[in-house]
Amino acid sequence: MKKSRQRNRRLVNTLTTTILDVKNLEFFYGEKRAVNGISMQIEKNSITALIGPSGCGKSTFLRTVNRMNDLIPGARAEGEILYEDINLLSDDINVVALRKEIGMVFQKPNPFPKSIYDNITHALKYNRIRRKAELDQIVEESLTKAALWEEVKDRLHKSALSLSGGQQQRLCIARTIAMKPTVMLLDEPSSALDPISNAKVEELILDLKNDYTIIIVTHNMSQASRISDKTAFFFSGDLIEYDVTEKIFTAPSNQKTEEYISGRFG
Ligand SMILES: Nc1ncnc2c1ncn2[C@@H]1O[C@H](COP(=O)(O)OP(=O)(O)OP(=O)(O)O)[C@@H](O)[C@H]1O
Repeated sequence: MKKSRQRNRRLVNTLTTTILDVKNLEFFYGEKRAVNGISMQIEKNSITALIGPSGCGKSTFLRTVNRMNDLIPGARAEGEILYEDINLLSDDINVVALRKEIGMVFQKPNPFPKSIYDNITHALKYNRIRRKAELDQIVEESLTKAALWEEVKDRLHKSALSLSGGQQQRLCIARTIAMKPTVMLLDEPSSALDPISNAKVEELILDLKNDYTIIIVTHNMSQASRISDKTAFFFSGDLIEYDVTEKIFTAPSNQKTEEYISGRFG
């Protein structure tokens, strides 16, 4: 009896948990439908790569998850994105709270023209965290998790704009981490970086998986295959194939996927 309970516990621990359950998601810019009824489940503490040719709806999908598209006039989403049984597309969602929980990092590093320290603490102060000791601790923790602390600890009050592109992008990741998100949405986070900075950001993303769920849009096939657990191939607003990354890159089920990953279009 005791043994079977132990075995069960081990089984439960190895099973994955869905953190985001996307059901029949459609997204429209006015009359134009950019996402055509996508359903997929995102697993907790995993890295999911979204791949596909330009204009296929990857960024639209990503930005719908934390409602970044809300600001676009005439844009609307249909379907459901369930996060702990709450539909993130509901009208009554507090989008500010949502974006704290589901943070986003963009293609081009976009630090505020402020000090490194202030970049991290800016949003925290809005969230009523004002005690210096607490702010100091969060700054150190976030920069450490973003693998930047050692490089900047002696210049925290210097402008963030004095950092290299790769450092700026890790600062933007640290800024997101400081909000204690559960999910991080990364939209081509290393495509604007030189190869060394790119490698550092990739290494960081792999590390972050222990604490966060990551969804990353990438045009870089080798990056997707190196870092992601699952890969979703989008084409013309459709989700063509979604599977374990190794399967997508070695034995895809769909011919379009095969043609895309082997570079025959896109
Ligand atoms: N603000 C917008 N207004 C109108 N149409 C848009 C807007 N943003 C995107 N689109 C359209 O929606 C479709 C999907 O675009 P999206 O940016 O999601 O594609 P993507 O796969 O991320 O492309 P890329 O890889 O080039 O970034 C495209 O046809 C695009 O032109």
